[in-house]
Amino acid sequence: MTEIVKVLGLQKRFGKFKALHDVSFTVNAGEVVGFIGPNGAGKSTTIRTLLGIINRDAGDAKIFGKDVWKDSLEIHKRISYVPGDVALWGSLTGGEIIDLFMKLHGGGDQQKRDYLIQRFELDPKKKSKGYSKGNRQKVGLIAALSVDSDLYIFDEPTSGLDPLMEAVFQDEVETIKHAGKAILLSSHILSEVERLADKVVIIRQGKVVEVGTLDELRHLTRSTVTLVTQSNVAKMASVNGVHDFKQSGNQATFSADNEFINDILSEAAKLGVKKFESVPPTLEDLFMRHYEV
Ligand SMILES: Nc1ncnc2c1ncn2[C@@H]1O[C@H](COP(=O)(O)OP(=O)(O)OP(=O)(O)O)[C@@H](O)[C@H]1O
Repeated sequence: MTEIVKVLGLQKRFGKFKALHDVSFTVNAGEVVGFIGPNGAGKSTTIRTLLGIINRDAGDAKIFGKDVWKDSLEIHKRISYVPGDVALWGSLTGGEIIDLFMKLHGGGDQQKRDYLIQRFELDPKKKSKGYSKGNRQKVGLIAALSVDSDLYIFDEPTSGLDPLMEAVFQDEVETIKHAGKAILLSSHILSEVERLADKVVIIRQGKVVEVGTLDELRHLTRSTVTLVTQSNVAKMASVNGVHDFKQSGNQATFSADNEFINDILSEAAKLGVKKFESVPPTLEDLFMRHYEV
């Protein structure tokens, strides 16, 4: 596995305020890493550090094995970045801006550009000052996806896009992922992260609190079980690993610890199972686990 981004113990202070306490994660080639956390958690500060816009106070941050601060010019030749609020030159058309971005990056694929303009349904002839927020995002996304980068950094890339266009973005991310590119995706749209991310990094108050695949993270949280049995289901309430037990007739719903699922199943079997449905936690459930007060 080729390590594209490696961040270790990143720290950043703005005056007296410490925005990053301890941020560590990696992004490998062919991998989408979802970077999630509430407002002010430090996502953009981490990304701006990776882009060499601000320098860290401590820790290590490398892209392609090079230092993000010292070697930023070299690194930039091989990365695409789309912020959550793409700023454009108002007097240029969307098409001209896409071409300019592509030239600045050293070329790009004209066919891909035209294809993406069509897929994102952008009118490239309109002056960008007339574009809505969503259309400005499309310009940034089309430019970023039309050039051949090894790392794509997206910071809230779909803010302002409608669900259809969000789906187009997600398809395109899957395409570049399968082409072996590395993708760091910061997003508040957890369903988007859930669909795309191989690995999730959860940040809170400048510290990474969880890193892992969705399956690994799911394992930490209880599943929701609906059970219908032939005999009285009430006995299930006292089985190890069963929580929040609710009964209605012979149907029970409860949350179940994953490590006890075997015991739960065998106890349920003794009562004659008519229905057993287990729903794993969504990314939103996992996320809320860290933020519920
Ligand atoms: N230049 C700066 N000067 C002072 N404080 C800053 C600066 N940039 C960021 N911060 C602070 O650092 C913290 C982290 O901000 P950051 O923008 O990284 O959060 P975020 O996770 O991207 O949040 P959001 O989801 O709202 O974009 C915030 O408390 C923010 O106010």
